[in-house]
Amino acid sequence: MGGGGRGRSDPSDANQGEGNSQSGDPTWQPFSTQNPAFDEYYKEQAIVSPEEWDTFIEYLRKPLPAAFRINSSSQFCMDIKSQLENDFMKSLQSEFVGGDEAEAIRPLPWYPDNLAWHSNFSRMQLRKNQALEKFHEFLKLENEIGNITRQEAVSMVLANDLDVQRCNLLIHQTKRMCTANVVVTNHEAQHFPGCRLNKNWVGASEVNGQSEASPNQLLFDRVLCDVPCSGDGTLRKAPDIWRKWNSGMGNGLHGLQIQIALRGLSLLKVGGRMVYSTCSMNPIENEAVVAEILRRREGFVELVDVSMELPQLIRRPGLRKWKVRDKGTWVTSYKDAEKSRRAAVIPSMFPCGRGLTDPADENSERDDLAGQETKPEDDTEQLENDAAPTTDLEEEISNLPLERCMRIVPHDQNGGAFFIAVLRKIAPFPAGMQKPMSKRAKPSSEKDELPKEVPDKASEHVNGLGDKSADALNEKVPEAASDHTDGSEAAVLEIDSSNMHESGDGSARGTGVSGNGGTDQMKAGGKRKLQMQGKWKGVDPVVFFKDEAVINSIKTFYGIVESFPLDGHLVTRNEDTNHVKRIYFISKSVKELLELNFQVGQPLKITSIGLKMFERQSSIQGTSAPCSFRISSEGLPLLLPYITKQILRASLVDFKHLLQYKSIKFSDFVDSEFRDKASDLQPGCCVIVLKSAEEMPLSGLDTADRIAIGCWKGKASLSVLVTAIDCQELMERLVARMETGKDSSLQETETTSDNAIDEEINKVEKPEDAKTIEPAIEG
Ligand SMILES: C[S@@+](CC[C@H](N)C(=O)[O-])C[C@H]1O[C@@H](n2cnc3c(N)ncnc32)[C@H](O)[C@@H]1O
Repeated sequence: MGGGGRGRSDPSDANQGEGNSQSGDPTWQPFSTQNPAFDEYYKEQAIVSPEEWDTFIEYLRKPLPAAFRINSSSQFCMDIKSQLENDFMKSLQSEFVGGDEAEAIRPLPWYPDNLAWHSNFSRMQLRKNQALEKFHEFLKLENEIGNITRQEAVSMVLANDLDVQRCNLLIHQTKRMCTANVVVTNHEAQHFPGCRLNKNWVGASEVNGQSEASPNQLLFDRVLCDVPCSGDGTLRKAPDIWRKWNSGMGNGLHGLQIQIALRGLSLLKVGGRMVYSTCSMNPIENEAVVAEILRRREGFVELVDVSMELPQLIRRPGLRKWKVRDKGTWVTSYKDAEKSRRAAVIPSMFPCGRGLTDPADENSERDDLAGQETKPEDDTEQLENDAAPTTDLEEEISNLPLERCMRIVPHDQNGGAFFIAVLRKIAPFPAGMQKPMSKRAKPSSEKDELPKEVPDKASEHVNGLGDKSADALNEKVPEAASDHTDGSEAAVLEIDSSNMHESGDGSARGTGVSGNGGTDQMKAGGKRKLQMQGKWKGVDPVVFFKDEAVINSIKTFYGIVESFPLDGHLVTRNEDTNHVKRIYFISKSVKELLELNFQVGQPLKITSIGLKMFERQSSIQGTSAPCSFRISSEGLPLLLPYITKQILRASLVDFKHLLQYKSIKFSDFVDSEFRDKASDLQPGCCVIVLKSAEEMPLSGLDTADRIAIGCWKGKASLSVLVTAIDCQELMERLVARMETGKDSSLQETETTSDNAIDEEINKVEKPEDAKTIEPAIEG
């Protein structure tokens, strides 16, 4: 139904891709969802059987249904699941004419605990069909709050990213998890720093006489290489790829994909697993890459058979034979490639990975490819046998167990296409294999593999590559940062406001220059800025926050119990402790990583670390409070069980009024005991917890009981320190719990005087800007 009227929604209505609708523009032309080169390529590669071809193409042309995942760390996880199971599943069914699909929405069978959902409505249908409005509003709000993540069903995974904006997105997503155990970095994955300590180094903990071993190398238990790819598995949500697609896109990325995968394996612990994944269907970006890394790391790495895992996820085995398309012709073997094309078509693209006759040449080609020392190949004899060029086009078949890879195509479960291989490191790599490729050496993907005729148009749409160089991306950071210097909570740019340039008064940006400076002064400011930024352009270095006076004032003010490890776990971006605006809490393992990073000269470009826990109260009135740091909304869930002062329980009616009106005079609270306790709090930040059925001690709060908000205690009133949207969400959840009778105490505490107090409260002046979390603090 794409059109906007009320009516039942049939997925087959929207047979043009997502984004493929008119939206009132008379000049608009639908995207073509055809590309003869695409058809020819994939028919020949036989990624689906000939009988399946029509279904495959039919699904590729349909818009992608919306899928989303419930954030298991959300305090409302169970409420949301129950709303989906008991409310939306039924109400949406009456709006749905399903074609092949029986259900309007359903939990993904392969994902645990009904936490991931598939809807049979495309994003366009959700936007346009009024009957779906309630569900659409629900998805939008819960996504914004962070209770759900709208995501393609096949991509529920995390990684480092070269693109700063993608890093921002990662930070936004991970922030919702409220964990102190996350670091986001911004590196070319193929050059990701190893952070290896000199063998003779004596760890800090040993110097301190502690027995704990410090890590002396950055190695991971699990690595995910979700690599840049041609992205033709996302055709359903990005139909413009139909027009841009050509076989050179995959060929051009093959070399970089190998480099990234090899680097990932170097950073993996022995026994650890690495997932190599793409959202492309192309064997050159998939099986050919996996085959090459197995050849290069033979004896050190194995391909894991995961065919028994997630049995409800419909998938098909990886291919063992495929062909290479170059300049409009099929090449079945490297030796058949035209001589002039041997820079663009390389041996690793073919199933057997064989080069020409001379093993020395072969090895030098491979060295170039990944810039790493290679294991000597043991196929000399075979290579010599292959010396004579063949005239007939013999098919190459890989002898590697590539059927252990998994390929998902769109009609498997009405989703996108994806490729996954799981690799296990079985032995440590010799020293030569550990090094990342030298940055000075021209990457092989530029030097060797990128076919010259790959049109600009093609590289534009390479998933995650585009035409952005690292420097170009880095240049954008300060610009984005300046958008969010006001402390607002616009989440997507969190990285920019909080992690870049914690340089106190902002003058380093040249924004606060006054007096006799003019242009020269600004230039000088600019210079100073570069010096202050440390080695990574646009990102201030992370430093441990060790100011004992400040830490003690925080501990004392909030009565934080000693068992909560603040000491040594706090970091900032500003060495000048007087101007620190935000203090982040880091977990033990992140702390170890950071210590290692310092030991090895800070090679990591860290764009986000840990959990924002404290923020300097910036308003003038705020500085008169005994503690100049408030607890951030993100940090509150973690800290809550450890706070013993400045914390009060409010009845439902008072809690609701706070959410509703944002600022309440003490005299207007319904509960007289709460009124007295609130006015007795010290001025400054405080925490208000909703009273629950069982009056547990605050230190015993569990996740389900953590309905708490940060507030500001002023002279005569309490004001919330929560965004308007979070207030709205909390209100709605509380109302829903009351309606379903899930929490009986909520109904009991509701008083008959509610209407009366509402009238009273309406007289209270409401804060002007409900969007900001800076409170309307009175003096
Ligand atoms: C398929 S996407 C990964 C998406 C990721 N799993 C997520 O959920 O955000 C590939 C990503 O690789 C990034 N990229 C491109 N070239 C890179 C490189 N050389 N090193 C690291 N990341 C790179 C792109 O910016 C893009 O976000």
